[in-house]
Amino acid sequence: RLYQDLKDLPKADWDFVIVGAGPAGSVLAHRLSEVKSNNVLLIEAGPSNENILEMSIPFFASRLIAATPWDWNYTTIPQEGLDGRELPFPRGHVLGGSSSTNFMVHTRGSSDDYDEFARLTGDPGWSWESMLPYFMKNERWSSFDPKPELDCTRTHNPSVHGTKGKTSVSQSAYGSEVDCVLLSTTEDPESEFSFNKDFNSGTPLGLGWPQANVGNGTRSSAATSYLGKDAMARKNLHVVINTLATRVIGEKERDTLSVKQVELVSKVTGVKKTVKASKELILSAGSVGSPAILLHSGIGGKTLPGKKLLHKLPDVGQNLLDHPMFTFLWKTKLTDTFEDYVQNATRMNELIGLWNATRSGPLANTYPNAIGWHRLPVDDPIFAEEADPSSGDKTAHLEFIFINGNLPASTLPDGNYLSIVVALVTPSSAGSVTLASADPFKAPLIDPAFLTSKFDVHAFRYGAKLAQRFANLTVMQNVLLEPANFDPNWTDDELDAWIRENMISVFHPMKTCRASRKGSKIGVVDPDLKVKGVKGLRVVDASVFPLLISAHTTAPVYALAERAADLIKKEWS
Ligand SMILES: Cc1cc2nc3c(=O)[nH]c(=O)nc-3n(C[C@H](O)[C@H](O)[C@H](O)COP(=O)(O)OP(=O)(O)OC[C@H]3O[C@@H](n4cnc5c(N)ncnc54)[C@H](O)[C@@H]3O)c2cc1C
Repeated sequence: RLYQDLKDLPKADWDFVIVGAGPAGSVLAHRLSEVKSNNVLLIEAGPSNENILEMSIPFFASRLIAATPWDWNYTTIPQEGLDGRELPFPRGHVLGGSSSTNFMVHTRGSSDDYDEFARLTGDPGWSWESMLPYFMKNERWSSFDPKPELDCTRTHNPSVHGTKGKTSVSQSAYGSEVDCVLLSTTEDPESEFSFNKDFNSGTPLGLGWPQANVGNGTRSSAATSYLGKDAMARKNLHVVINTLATRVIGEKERDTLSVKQVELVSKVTGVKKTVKASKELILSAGSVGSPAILLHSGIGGKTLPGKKLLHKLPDVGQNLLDHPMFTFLWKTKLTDTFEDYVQNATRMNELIGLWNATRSGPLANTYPNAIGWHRLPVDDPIFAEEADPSSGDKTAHLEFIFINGNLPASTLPDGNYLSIVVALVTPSSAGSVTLASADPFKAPLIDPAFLTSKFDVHAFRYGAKLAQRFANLTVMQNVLLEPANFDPNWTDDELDAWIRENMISVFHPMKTCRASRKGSKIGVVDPDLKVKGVKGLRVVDASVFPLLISAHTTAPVYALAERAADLIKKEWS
């Protein structure tokens, strides 16, 4: 059942209370309520995802993040590495969390990422081999029906994909001329990307076809899948929206803090209530929300003046890692780019009509046309000065997203464009989430500390040059005109300065409640995701990853939550 307001909740006592209805919280609510005797309450600060066209049409994802009611509308603190710039730091504030507002790119990272997760926590259950079944459990692979004349044989490896899960995964159904051009670069001996049939097989390096959380031409989010009609019809699952969890309430029993309650405030009526979880309270409020709730509860390193520290865990909110990115644009001779409809209102209305009628056409696609994953060479001079931050040889340092148009939609003259987004997926600059005020309605201080390490500056410069070498390949030169937002003749210093001025976040924060080995003094949660030294409280979301996964982070969170649900079910069976 869905409640619009906290005052309508029928009772205050539940077996499991989950805070945050993003990918993690929605998986837990779905799986824990599969057991009929479990009474489950899921709490979400944001509104419903229903009847929002932009949340259903994949191509409109970029309309969801700037100053909307479906986003927390955070900004970072001034970034030292970016000449003091403050950056938007969107996080979904709606049923489904950021999976209702994100760009739907479906990637898992490398097998080394998960083997490193297992090593850092001493729990082989987080290894790639153990996690692959959970990635597959999450997925419902959907077929596609591309325009035959434009299809240069989309590929994937069916043996690593699930077909019975909740989240739809598909490859773009609508082909563009540039697709085949991009893929054919892998046949050029000069290319630094070899062809990768399926970069979600644990070995992502190379260039291949993107996969997306899209089914039947429509966004598949945690709200449309795990909180779909089947789950919402269950008598033992209750979901309350428009409700902020302000703090967990615990009692000290010798060295252990026992947590059973959470304080809630309605964002509609201001009604305040405390609800009880007799089995477990689980925070799934994301990499900003979960550490903020812990800090407001007096669980962390230090408190704000006048506030009591209930339980010392200095790592709460620390170690924030996020992927930075920038976009290089070229003018292109191709004519079927986004600009065909973004710059033409009549054509756009036709395409909205087509999507409404048949869930097809270019609006049924997300943005990437191809994705490449690349490692810096082993003899790169940076490794003489800085340790390699990646989890192993299979892990990419850089991601290249090739897009058939001007994604940032920055003010450029009319025309057709190709974007190459360069993302650093193994940054070594780490920051924090801390409290600005004791008022839980005030935004926390978010500091990703972008580009504050030598490695990050170097790797980005390397990525910028590699993107230009890619554009110089013969097949690319056949379709590209001149660069549109950068100068290939810049010196390294000029290039670095442009990157500082133009980079943004890819919105993939992790590690602010990192997991560590049982008994370890560092970290926030044990390998089973229980908060260290606290009874009755787990954190299950992007914040618990002990490293930043070298990929877009939704699929990793879904898989993590699927395993966490099994751990919790087993403990209470
Ligand atoms: C704009 C954008 C684009 C992205 N693009 C991609 C992409 O293309 N592919 C990809 O794989 N990943 C992408 N991501 C990242 C991905 O969406 C996240 O990694 C993932 O959603 C994290 O899941 P989560 O459950 O940890 O947290 P979230 O999805 O952030 O969910 C947390 C939920 O908790 C709620 N909450 C927070 N605090 C409270 C509180 N105090 N009380 C009650 N509720 C609370 C929030 O409102 C939210 O609904 C993108 C993210 C954004 C923001």
